[in-house]
Amino acid sequence: MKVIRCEQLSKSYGHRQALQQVTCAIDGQKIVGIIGRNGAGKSTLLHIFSGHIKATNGTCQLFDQNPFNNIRTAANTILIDDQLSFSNYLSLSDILTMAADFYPNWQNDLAYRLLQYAEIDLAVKHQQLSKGHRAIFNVVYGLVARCAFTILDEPMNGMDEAIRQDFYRVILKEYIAFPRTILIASHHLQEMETILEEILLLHKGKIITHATIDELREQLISLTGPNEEIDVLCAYLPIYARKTMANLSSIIVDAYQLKLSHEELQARGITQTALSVSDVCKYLTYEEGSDIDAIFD
Ligand SMILES: Nc1ncnc2c1ncn2[C@@H]1O[C@H](COP(=O)(O)OP(=O)(O)OP(=O)(O)O)[C@@H](O)[C@H]1O
Repeated sequence: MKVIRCEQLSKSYGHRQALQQVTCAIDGQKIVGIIGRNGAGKSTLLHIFSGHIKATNGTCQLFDQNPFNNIRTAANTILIDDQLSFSNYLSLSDILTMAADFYPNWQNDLAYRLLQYAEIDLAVKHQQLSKGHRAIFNVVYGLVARCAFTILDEPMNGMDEAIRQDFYRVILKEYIAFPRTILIASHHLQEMETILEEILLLHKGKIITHATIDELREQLISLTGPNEEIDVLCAYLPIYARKTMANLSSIIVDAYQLKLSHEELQARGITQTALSVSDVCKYLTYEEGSDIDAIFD
């Protein structure tokens, strides 16, 4: 099933280019992480996907239609972010009742059970909730609506660590109960990696990579060994980062371009270490001079 397709998508805010010629496709029911550093363009891309804003150039198709101001795609889409707001005349319980009339797949019992678990008082107004409770309410709202295209933009912001762990499980369980396409933009990649199938990595408005979690995990590798041996590798391999301490250096390289076997590396006194998916994303968006320690040197 084609869900989202975009080609040569660009978005400018005045002179600021938030997205530059983004081409990507997401098909089928899966949970995809939208990852990137601050200002990478994640929210902008998600707002274009949801039809809330219009691209400056390029095309975007959601379920084969342009989502911008499109009532048909909007009926199958929900975007949850920290800007979500409701009338101050409504209690949380009123909001749930109204949503049940609006979303055909709405799961009211589940909403009540999850909010009770989080000890959220349904008599209060949305604006009266603490930051963490508001985030919980929003995620619950976004999940129990069971829209075919569900977008969660920084859904866990403000939640404490224990409840974040709970809600990653909630997302996964809800996905299993009612498979759909879920996009999650987050800076907490390490904690949510286990529920993701794919990652779309953005950097400065461009897509750096779109790959499965397993492909990403294998993409980069860390090598540590004597300076002179590492220098030899640096001469022919693109290096993502290098740290030297006394006569030992560590480098991050593309695992697919490293033509040496484990035994050959060992013979040169070089050890290899796998990286976490989160570290791979960090190094793929690493830039020369972006070492915080350099500020203090
Ligand atoms: N309404 C706006 N007006 C002007 N510039 C904007 C607007 N929204 C976003 N931008 C700019 O577009 C760029 C991308 O912003 P965006 O919010 O999409 O990034 P992000 O990856 O979601 O960032 P973060 O992780 O910090 O939330 C940034 O440079 C931002 O300043």
